[in-house]
Amino acid sequence: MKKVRVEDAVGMELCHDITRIVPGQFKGVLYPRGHRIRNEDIAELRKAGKEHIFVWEENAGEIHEDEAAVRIARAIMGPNTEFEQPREGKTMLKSMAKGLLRIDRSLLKRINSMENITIAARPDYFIVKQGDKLAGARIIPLVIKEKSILALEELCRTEGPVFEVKPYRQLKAGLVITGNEVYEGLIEDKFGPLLEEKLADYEADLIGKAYCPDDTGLISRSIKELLKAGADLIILTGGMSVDPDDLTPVAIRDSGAEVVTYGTPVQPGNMFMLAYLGNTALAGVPGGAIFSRTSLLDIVLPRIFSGEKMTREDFVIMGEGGLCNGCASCSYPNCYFGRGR
Ligand SMILES: Nc1nc2c(c(=O)[nH]1)N[C@H]1C(S)=C(S)[C@@H](COP(=O)(O)OP(=O)(O)OC[C@H]3O[C@@H](n4cnc5c(N)ncnc54)[C@H](O)[C@@H]3O)O[C@H]1N2
Ligand code: MOO
Repeated sequence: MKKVRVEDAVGMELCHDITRIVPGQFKGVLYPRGHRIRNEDIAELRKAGKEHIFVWEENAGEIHEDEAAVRIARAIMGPNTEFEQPREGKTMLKSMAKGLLRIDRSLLKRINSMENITIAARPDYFIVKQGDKLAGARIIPLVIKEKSILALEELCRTEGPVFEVKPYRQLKAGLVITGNEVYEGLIEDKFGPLLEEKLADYEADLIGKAYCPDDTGLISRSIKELLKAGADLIILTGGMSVDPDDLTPVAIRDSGAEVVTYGTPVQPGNMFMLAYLGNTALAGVPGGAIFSRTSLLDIVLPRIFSGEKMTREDFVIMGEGGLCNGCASCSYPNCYFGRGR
């Protein structure tokens, strides 16, 4: 690498993208890598704070930031991810599907511990759409020893990838809305429409919706019917807390399902129950979910639809970040809710 004053650099080629930042207005490439400097560029470069530029000189065993960023992206990317060509030395990994981002967090930590290599990512379990950013990879200097990149590539070959998007599967879902007050028409059902809207977002196949009074036998019968119809997911609402008429957890247990958790360190969602009967997930959703736009259900549904089998540990670690802030304008998943680890 040779350092040359900008005034003396006319006719020479830039060996990296030059960035201009105007606060509140612009951040991007002023001149791209490969641009041949003209007389009229000198003033612009000076305005961007550049007194000198680097002119590329090949050094054995070193590689350029753009090439390094591409090689890092190739090494860390897994199923349903792609990357964009580098800009300003950075490659951006993007999602090719709607689904759940999964990260090998210990591998990411090991890579970020390597000198001069950085990967900034969205958090594990982040809900993404096709085209969403997942992670930006870049080296810190303009060049890096190729052996560092070779070490990273070897690590990912044996233990990678770091990033994967698990697309939502099309599941058969059934609803069991419990509560005498709803069954007898004393109040209008608010759970059914809310859940139908949420399930539509996952393109679920809604195979049945039953209304049940507070009667364990009738709730159990509805569960059996939905199982017989091939439900992958059964959502039961209401009757999840401490009143004598709260019978939904009993009916879920009576079905023979294995309970993963009853009670979670998440609010709203404290009285939530998750159980599995074979591969069918049974979710008991407490009344709080009809009041709050976002609740534990919005953390659990993406995991179920992406094929994750949840464990008690998954819920136990949700306590930190488990208290929804109840913002007037909800920006979930762009917040801390559900990020416990
Ligand atoms: N003393 C305690 N009180 C409460 C506890 C507790 O642990 N100790 N837990 C609280 C939590 S957390 C929740 S959430 C709520 C509700 O739990 P449930 O699932 O048992 O809800 P219900 O009692 O069945 O109903 C509560 C409320 O919501 C209305 N509701 C229910 N389903 C529907 C529906 N489909 N459409 C419209 N409205 C519905 C119901 O009529 C009640 O007004 O308990 C806390 N309290
Ligand atoms: O189970 Mo409740 O949903 O925490 O409000």
